[in-house]
Amino acid sequence: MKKVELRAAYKQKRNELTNAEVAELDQQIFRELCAYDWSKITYLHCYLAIAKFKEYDTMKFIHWIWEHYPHTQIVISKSDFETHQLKHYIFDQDTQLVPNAWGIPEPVDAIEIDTLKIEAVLAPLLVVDEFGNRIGYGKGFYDRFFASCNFSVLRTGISYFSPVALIEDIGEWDVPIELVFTPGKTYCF
Ligand SMILES: Nc1nc2c(c(=O)[nH]1)N(C=O)[C@@H](CNc1ccc(C(=O)N[C@@H](CCC(=O)O)C(=O)O)cc1)CN2
Ligand SMILES: Nc1ncnc2c1ncn2[C@@H]1O[C@H](COP(=O)(O)OP(=O)(O)OP(=O)(O)O)[C@@H](O)[C@H]1O
Repeated sequence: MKKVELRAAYKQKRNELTNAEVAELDQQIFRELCAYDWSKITYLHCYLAIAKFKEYDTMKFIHWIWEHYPHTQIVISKSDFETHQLKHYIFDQDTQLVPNAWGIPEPVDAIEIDTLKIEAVLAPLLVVDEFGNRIGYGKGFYDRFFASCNFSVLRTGISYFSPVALIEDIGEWDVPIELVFTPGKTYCF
């Protein structure tokens, strides 16, 4: 299938999940995230969920990282919807968050950090294919972000759904992810 069809289908699938299903799937994803060995990562970039889109909420996992990997710094972003670029900031227990116009929580008065310092990224996505190609909301924020990262960055993502066989219309700008955490299973591409 093509990106537009998959984007529409998986937005709908996610919207149709009941609160009870989301609660169960969230627990399973959390278990997968906690089973991964993050010990070598000092700067871990995490998205913060857009609640109205029913994205997996990373906040419980971020608190878990603060507790279990105290040397790890969580990095979050502010989005520029004119250039479709992200700027990155340290997120700690004192950081104040305010939702932007698209409902994405963003830091206030945080310390900006260089993209090249980021060692691992946990990206939002709707679905991936069996090659790790991801579908997001179609503005290319994460493709631009990955293109500007250190070559050794670990690209991961979270999805409520198993990978589809193939996204037919991959662009030359698309940067695949290496790992996806899904309920009950972590896929490595
Ligand atoms: N939590 C989170 N942060 C993220 C992303 C994401 O997918 N999730 N992005 C990943 O790249 C970027 C933001 N991308 C976005 C792209 C479009 C819309 C949006 O609201 N689009 C339409 C409505 C679409 C719909 O209703 O389904 C709009 O502009 O009205 C929001 C965020 C950067 N930060
Ligand atoms: N590195 C880049 N430089 C310039 N333009 C880019 C780059 N990466 C992506 N784009 C543009 O952004 C758009 C991204 O479309 P695509 O459908 O791949 O987005 P997506 O991966 O679903 O979105 P997101 O990354 O925001 O979740 C394309 O039109 C593409 O031309």
